[in-house]
Amino acid sequence: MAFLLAIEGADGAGKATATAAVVAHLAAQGLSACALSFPRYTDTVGGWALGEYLAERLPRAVSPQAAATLYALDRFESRAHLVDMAARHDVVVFDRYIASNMAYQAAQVPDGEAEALMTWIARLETGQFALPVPDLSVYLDTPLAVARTLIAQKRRRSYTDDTYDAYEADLGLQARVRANYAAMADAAMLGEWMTVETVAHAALRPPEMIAAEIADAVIGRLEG
Ligand SMILES: Nc1ncnc2c1ncn2[C@@H]1O[C@H](COP(=O)(O)OP(=O)(O)O)[C@@H](O)[C@H]1O
Ligand SMILES: Cc1cn([C@H]2C[C@H](O)[C@@H](COP(=O)(O)OP(=O)(O)O)O2)c(=O)[nH]c1=O
Repeated sequence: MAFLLAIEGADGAGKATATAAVVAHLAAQGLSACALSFPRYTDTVGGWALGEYLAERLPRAVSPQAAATLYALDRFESRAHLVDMAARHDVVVFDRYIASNMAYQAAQVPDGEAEALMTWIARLETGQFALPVPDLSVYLDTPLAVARTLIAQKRRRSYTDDTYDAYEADLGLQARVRANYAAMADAAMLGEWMTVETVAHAALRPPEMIAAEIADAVIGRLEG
């Protein structure tokens, strides 16, 4: 069974870029690594429904619990693929995983209900849906203003032509998501975390440098 690494963070934090760079860095160190990105918009029923939801094409309001269940369903439908990839590699790098669901859906309920919703999601995904807990989650900490600029540079998405999807357009949501990630990392929810700052001396760090910091942490744990 591979080491399971989850790259987490707000929209535009640089997760896809860091994921690809970590896979390349691990490969250069002789480890077989692969990436798995969630949601899988074009591979699962849950993923397709999520594209419709994020592009605001669903004809009904979607509660945080319903959204959480769709994201969890996308991973449940991907479970056999995930297990197969884990059997064939040393490291699987997730570009978003269960913690995304906890951070984003808990950001959409009143403060007093957030912790209970996080626990409910963790139990649904790791209990009922038997998805593995990651060995290490990385919180990519990117300031909101920088992340806005980076979102605008992203390639076109499969589900929308808009620059910002429904979640990205909501600045209050993005701020609460950041706070939730910081709290989850502090409390080691869903296993061990490390926080990686993507900006240093007022400039974005090169992806290779960010990836080296993350890959070294993985290699340290594999050797230790
Ligand atoms: N460290 C970095 N330095 C410069 N540009 C970056 C960096 N990380 C990401 N980017 C750019 O920012 C945009 C969004 O990055 P991406 O990895 O897709 O973010 P996310 O997956 O978190 O939404 C992309 O155009 C990417 O090339
Ligand atoms: C994977 C996942 C994503 N999300 C949210 C975070 C993002 O705002 C949104 C879309 O994810 P993402 O694929 O990261 O966005 P993009 O297609 O723009 O790269 O879904 C959850 O709420 N729960 C989850 O389990």
